Amino acid sequence: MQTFTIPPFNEKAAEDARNYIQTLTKPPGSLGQLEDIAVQLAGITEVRAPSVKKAGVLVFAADHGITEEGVSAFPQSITGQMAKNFQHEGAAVNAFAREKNAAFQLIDIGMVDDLDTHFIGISRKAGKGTKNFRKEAAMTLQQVQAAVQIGREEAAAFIETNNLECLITGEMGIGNTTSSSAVLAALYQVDPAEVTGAGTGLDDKGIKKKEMVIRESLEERKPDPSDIWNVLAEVGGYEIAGMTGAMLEAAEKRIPVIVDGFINTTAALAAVTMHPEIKPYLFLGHRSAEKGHAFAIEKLGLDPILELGMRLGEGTGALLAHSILEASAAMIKNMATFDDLAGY
Ligand SMILES: Cc1cc2ncn([C@H]3O[C@H](COP(=O)(O)O)[C@@H](O)[C@H]3O)c2cc1C
Ligand SMILES: O=C(O)c1cccnc1
Repeated sequence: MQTFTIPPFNEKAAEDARNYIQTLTKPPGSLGQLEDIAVQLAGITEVRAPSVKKAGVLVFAADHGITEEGVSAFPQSITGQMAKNFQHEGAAVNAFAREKNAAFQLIDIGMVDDLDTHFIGISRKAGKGTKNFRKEAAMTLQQVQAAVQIGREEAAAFIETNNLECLITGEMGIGNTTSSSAVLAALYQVDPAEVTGAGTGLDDKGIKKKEMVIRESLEERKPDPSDIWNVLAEVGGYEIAGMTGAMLEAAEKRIPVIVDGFINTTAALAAVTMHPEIKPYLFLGHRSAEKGHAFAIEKLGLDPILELGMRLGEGTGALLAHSILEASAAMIKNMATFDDLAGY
């Protein structure tokens, strides 16, 4: 089992930033959540006014055997097609990344299809799609460990190559909302109905069926709620484990992480379960419209930065929220203090 050494959040640097913000030329507290973000960034980076400009999105793509049970509004083959779309930089996350000058990388961590070798993207399969967890464990423990390790290594390389100051993980994998709901239901011992939603667009009948598939699978698989590795092996996904490893790696390097929607938050909860010390390194980019996200957000205990009715994944909501982190950093770096004002 991999262990990560996450350095302690620097409370003193955070306190210093909190006090400094009090001296800025505005009514105390008037920039709301932006002030809290700036304080958190100082504690993460140990710098009062850090730059977070250089952001990057690392998208992990993988397939899910559970799609055989008819739990997604889209067929499994869309994962591979969308991977090619990412390679041609035509997906929503690419459109936003280009606009914001953010770095982008795609990792095939467990797709059935292969990437096109002529374009961006790295092939590092820990398997060729998970097994159908209604019938057998999604992955072996070794495969989960491999996926976490791949996430860790690829995040380290991505951060270093692009000198990143902020990491966003994203995912693509038809069926991965079913896997995420199953992970949450298993980990927190709740009925799947509490954490299961429409995903890409199931109707009410489809959602009921999805809940039933998860319920029956959990009765069959019996993941051990006290063992996150076992939960991930039984009902998780390669891209979920990859994102978990990537988030933990960023925290090891004192790089802030912006968590995206439902699947991403599930990966973040897996990371927090493994290493609770990661928590202060995480920001929650947005509140997804996916039903189970409210439950996951409550478990994570973070305030979403944006609420735009989005339910896409890919890292899109987190990437948009990065602009708010930049605004927080600009506030503490560029604003005058009341002392400055006295000298004008
Ligand atoms: C064209 C397309 C692009 C996407 N980009 C992200 N997702 C999102 O939808 C999938 C999860 O939903 P479900 O569990 O219902 O299959 C994931 O791939 C997620 O990233 C997409 C889905 C589709 C169809
Ligand atoms: O919130 C998400 O990340 C999400 C929701 C539905 C489908 N895909 C992703």
